[in-house]
Amino acid sequence: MDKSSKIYIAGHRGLVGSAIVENLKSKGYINLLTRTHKELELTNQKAVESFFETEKPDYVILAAAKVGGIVANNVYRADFIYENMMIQNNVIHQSYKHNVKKLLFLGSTCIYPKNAPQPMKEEYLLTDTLEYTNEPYAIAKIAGIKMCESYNLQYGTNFISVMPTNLYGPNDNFDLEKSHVLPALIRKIYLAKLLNESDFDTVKKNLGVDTTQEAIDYLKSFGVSSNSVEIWGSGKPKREFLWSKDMADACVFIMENRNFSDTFDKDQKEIRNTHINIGTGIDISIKELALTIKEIIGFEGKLVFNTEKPDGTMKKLTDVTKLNELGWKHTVELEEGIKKVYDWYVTNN
Ligand SMILES: NC(=O)C1=CN([C@@H]2O[C@H](COP(=O)(O)OP(=O)(O)OC[C@H]3O[C@@H](n4cnc5c(N)ncnc54)[C@H](OP(=O)(O)O)[C@@H]3O)[C@@H](O)[C@H]2O)C=CC1
Ligand SMILES: C[C@H]1O[C@H](OP(=O)(O)OP(=O)(O)OC[C@H]2O[C@@H](n3cnc4c(=O)[nH]c(N)nc43)[C@H](O)[C@@H]2O)[C@@H](O)[C@@H](O)C1=O
Repeated sequence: MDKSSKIYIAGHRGLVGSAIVENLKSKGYINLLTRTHKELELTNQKAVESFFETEKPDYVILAAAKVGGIVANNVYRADFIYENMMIQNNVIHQSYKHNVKKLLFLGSTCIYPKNAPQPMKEEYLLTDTLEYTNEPYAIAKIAGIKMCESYNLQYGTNFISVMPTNLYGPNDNFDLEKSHVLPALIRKIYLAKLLNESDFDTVKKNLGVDTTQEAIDYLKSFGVSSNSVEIWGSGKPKREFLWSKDMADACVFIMENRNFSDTFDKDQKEIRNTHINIGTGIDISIKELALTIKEIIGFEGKLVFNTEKPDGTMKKLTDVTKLNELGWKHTVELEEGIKKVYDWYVTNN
């Protein structure tokens, strides 16, 4: 990529997209193309076609998707499969039609089987049954990988897929129902601490409600009170977390250094599993995560585990050998990242 190449970052206001824009700017890329969801509905085939026809980007980073935590994935199953398939079909196909030089597709490590051997290597894709709670989302992401591979093989495009582990950082979604575990626990534990300190004005402002009773009732429905916080599931599942700015750096590194033709052996007859895992290779249980967040925030109440809520996959640790061998490694460890994102959250809410 030249510094003046026209690079379209789809989803530039999201957790990952915003970090990618910042990373590209810091490296001197000056011709970044962005559209908000309101300006360009990526599920709309005609709108996406007309955008590519007019703008003709040189490179595309596809960080727009319907994204959410375990409960959102499990409840809004149709939306997750439909919107993700439509977004990626439209963007990948128009990138082919308009001669985009390279595209980066962002998948997720939930593409791997529920009981995959650990750590999970790229070649474990499609070897067994998926985790039920996010099966529709995972199927959409698998279709995206296969779409990139198929266009590359049939049409000679240069579309690369990366499979990130669970991500966190500034501009994340902190919704108590729909978000991922790390932002949800930061917000729940922070609000419990404020309740404990009787700082009701900050609680009301955070929740956008008028009365203290409304705030208390609302938080109670999520198991948050002045002396306890509900954690979904048993606390036993393990997750691996990557700082969003490290994720962005890995994406730009791959855009700068990797082509589809580097991802398979020339003598290979059946070309598959060309995607690349992105993670730290380190995981932690949800209980340990909650205790770390509690310690950082300084909340002294109890953690209550609600086993009526799903655990999801018990373990999904990525094997990052491929990525490390390319010369990239994460830089921000979890505790440091939690402190940064907690500071960001308090400053911005
Ligand atoms: N967060 C995580 O832990 C993980 C994320 N990923 C993947 O990384 C990528 C980025 O995720 P993340 O940054 O967390 O997601 P976010 O939800 O933070 O951001 C998604 C972005 O996509 C845009 N968007 C969503 N739907 C549409 C649509 N129909 N048309 C146009 N724009 C749309 C949103 O635009 P707007 O802001 O304007 O509404 C938003 O900017 C996704 O592919 C996701 O699947 C993979 C593994 C883990
Ligand atoms: C990135 C990944 O994200 C999703 O998968 P997930 O890793 O299971 O997602 P999660 O972050 O929501 O939960 C992780 C664990 O944490 C537990 N947990 C405790 N307490 C809260 C809580 O308060 N909120 C949430 N969300 N989870 C909680 C929760 O019960 C689970 O055991 C995929 O659907 C898919 O989108 C995907 O690819």
